[in-house]
Amino acid sequence: MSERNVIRSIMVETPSKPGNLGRVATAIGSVGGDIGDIVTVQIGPFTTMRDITVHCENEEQLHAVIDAIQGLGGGIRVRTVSDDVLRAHEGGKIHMKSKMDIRSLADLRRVYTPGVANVCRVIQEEPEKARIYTSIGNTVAIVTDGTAILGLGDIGPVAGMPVMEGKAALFDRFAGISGVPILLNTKDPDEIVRTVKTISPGFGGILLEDIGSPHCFEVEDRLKEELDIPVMHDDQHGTAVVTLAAVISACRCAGVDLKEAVVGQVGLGAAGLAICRMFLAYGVQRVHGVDLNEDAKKRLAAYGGEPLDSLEELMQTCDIVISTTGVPGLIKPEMIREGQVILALSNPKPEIEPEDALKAGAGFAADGRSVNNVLGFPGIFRGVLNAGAKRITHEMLVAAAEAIANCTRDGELVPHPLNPKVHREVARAVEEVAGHGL
Ligand SMILES: NC(=O)c1ccc[n+]([C@@H]2O[C@H](COP(=O)([O-])OP(=O)(O)OC[C@H]3O[C@@H](n4cnc5c(N)ncnc54)[C@H](O)[C@@H]3O)[C@@H](O)[C@H]2O)c1
Ligand SMILES: O=C(O)C[C@H](O)C(=O)O
Ligand SMILES: [Mg+2]
Repeated sequence: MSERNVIRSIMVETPSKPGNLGRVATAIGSVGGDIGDIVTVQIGPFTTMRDITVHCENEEQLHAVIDAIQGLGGGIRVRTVSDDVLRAHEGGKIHMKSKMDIRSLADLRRVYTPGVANVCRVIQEEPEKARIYTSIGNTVAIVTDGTAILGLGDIGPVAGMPVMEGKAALFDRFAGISGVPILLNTKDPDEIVRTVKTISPGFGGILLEDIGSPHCFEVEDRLKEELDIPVMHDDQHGTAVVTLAAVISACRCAGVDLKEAVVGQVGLGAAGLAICRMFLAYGVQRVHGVDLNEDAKKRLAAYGGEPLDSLEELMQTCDIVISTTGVPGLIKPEMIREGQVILALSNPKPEIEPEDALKAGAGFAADGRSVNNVLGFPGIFRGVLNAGAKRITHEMLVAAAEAIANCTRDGELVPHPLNPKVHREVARAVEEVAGHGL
């Protein structure tokens, strides 16, 4: 099924007689609308109100759905149309909460003054006890400068906040970690590094998110060097881990030796270059790449990859093609070779829809909704925080990728992110490798 990014709640009033809901459903389906949840809001003696969630491919289809319902007549009416996703974001998605109940004066004295002063002294005397007596060891800063928010580009840190809150929600849900969004009003690498270092005492780790290339490379390298807590740029290494996992699964399924396969990367920015580096370090012999930017191609060459001149040449040459350009529809069906693995990972829209790639002959195809770094970053940080590790190493990332691949069912490329096992297994694998290094 093609992508349905327009999701709306349509409040429909019908006369309270059997058969009317069926007529509404048929009208929606007749113009291609896809029905999600149906909630009956009110049943009266004469009329019934239902909130129907409808998924559409575009705004035109949404208008056609509304017209089709209105056109039914016989007292059937559209009352309101609202944007469910926008509504779900009202007030934001996250909230800092106290773990302690404060009901009595004794509680107050324990949580706050004067009791808290002694805890401060304990930490002053033995700073490592902050790991025991504060939340620092379980808190990760989610830092962005807003320069590469998904594939939307440089839209600024405040417009990127819904993504950062989303990452915080995922940290909580999948790893029990408190993620705190930090929005930086600067794109200057020196200032980013200085600011992150200045706030770092309050955090057990730093997740860099949606920071554009090439400055993301310098920012991450310097922070890793200068801080003694784990730092990871999610769009680089979280993505590389999940991509490697998907490709391991595809190769297992097809009985192909990954190290002998020819890999092609379209877009050599934050995600793309890290994916190439991951494959090269994993032992893949031939890794090609294309980018509009010559410097990006030079960076690939410096890591041992082979830049090519055009997308067409890459599509002709490679068995496995991964794209992270942020350009929807860049890969045309006629470019696909029979049996190719196509991972079109740009969000919110891929370079080619997986079903179009499969129709055009791809052996395996997926987009950035399923092959997504949500499968990696929560468990990776859980693992390093559990181990008290100061760095995230290549060996830990490979262990995470293999753990994800081992949780994948036959015939699929990656596990479902709602499967709690995958986050547990990633954390376990990373903690084990981290433990060896301590
Ligand atoms: N699925 C996931 O988990 C995941 C993770 C990270 C990033 N992404 C997606 O990848 C995309 C890129 O993210 P990023 O952080 O690497 O951004 P980025 O800006 O660092 O990199 C994008 C690169 O693509 C290149 N590019 C643009 N148009 C091109 C074209 N027509 N042909 C070749 N190269 C082209 C740019 O020159 C740049 O080097 C975004 O859409 C993002 O949503 C997905
Ligand atoms: O946020 C996502 O869905 C994945 C990734 O971090 C991206 O930037 O696209
Ligand atoms: Mg991102």
